Amino acid sequence: MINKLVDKIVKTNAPVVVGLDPMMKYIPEHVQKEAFEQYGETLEGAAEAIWQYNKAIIDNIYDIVPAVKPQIAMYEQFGIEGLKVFKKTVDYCHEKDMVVIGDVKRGDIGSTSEAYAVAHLGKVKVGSKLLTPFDEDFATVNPYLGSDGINPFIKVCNEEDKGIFILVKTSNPSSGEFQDQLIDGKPLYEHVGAKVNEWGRQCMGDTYSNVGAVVGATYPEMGKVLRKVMPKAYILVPGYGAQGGKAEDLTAFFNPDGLGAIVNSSRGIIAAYAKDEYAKFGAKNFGEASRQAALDMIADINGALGK
Ligand SMILES: O=C(O)c1cc(=O)[nH]c(=O)n1[C@@H]1O[C@H](COP(=O)(O)O)[C@@H](O)[C@H]1O
Repeated sequence: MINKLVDKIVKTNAPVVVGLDPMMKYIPEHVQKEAFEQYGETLEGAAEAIWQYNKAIIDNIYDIVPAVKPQIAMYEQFGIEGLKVFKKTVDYCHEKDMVVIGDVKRGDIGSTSEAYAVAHLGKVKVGSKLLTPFDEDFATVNPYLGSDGINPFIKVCNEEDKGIFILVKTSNPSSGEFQDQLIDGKPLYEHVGAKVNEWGRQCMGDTYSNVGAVVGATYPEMGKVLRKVMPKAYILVPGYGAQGGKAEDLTAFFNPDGLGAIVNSSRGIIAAYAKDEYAKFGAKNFGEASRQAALDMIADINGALGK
């Protein structure tokens, strides 16, 4: 799947992923109102609002952006109805030929990780049949449990041509509490990066591995080191925009081939209409505002990369 992702990034000339994190407070009033008129102020109503919001955004970006990253928590908070819309979103993005990174941050003991891997990337056995549950192309994975938690994902990735992004150095302010702890003179995130490099060899695409890494845009110095520690890993870089990451900080995450990283923005794109910069679109045209914000982000990053 990394081959498809790289191919789409090259074709669109956009090392960018749009995070589909549909928080209710960002869904325009008129979308919420229509959904509630139909389904009431219920979990179904919330799910319908999320669906209409996502669909308009996807329709406006699918031809300029290679990938989306739906964050499952934003759906899960609405229970089963939310999860149904998560799946509907994954399927709709596939119809539009977008790569889908399921931001599910899973990882557990081996047998449990196997079930997570099957749920999000693989097929589940039901009687004599093999059925496809969520069907994302990539999933984000937490490495805290070590190889036992990762190996089942690698197995499914190899069977199904899928991929994972392993948390290495996260973008949040307290990520250093554990991740920066020195072990044998090196921070923990470097040890994890070295393991990502090792795990990645078991799951190679043509140039890059199907085992990628997550490194926050908010820590560019660490990104520079990690880029060298795991040269074949694609780096998913969240933290641009709303969390303060700037385009000029992002060059450290790319390889000399101009590839190797894909930068995420969620709120910065999906809630663009609420920003002064894009206010001229108005809440009714939130999808068009998202398209413009995505175009601006692509130009900003390509500008910093000298492309
Ligand atoms: O795995 C992630 O995507 C992730 C890792 C990380 O270190 N930091 C981080 O912000 N994320 C996710 O990236 C998205 C960032 O959203 P915005 O800050 O709105 O662009 C959210 O879905 C986070 O859950």
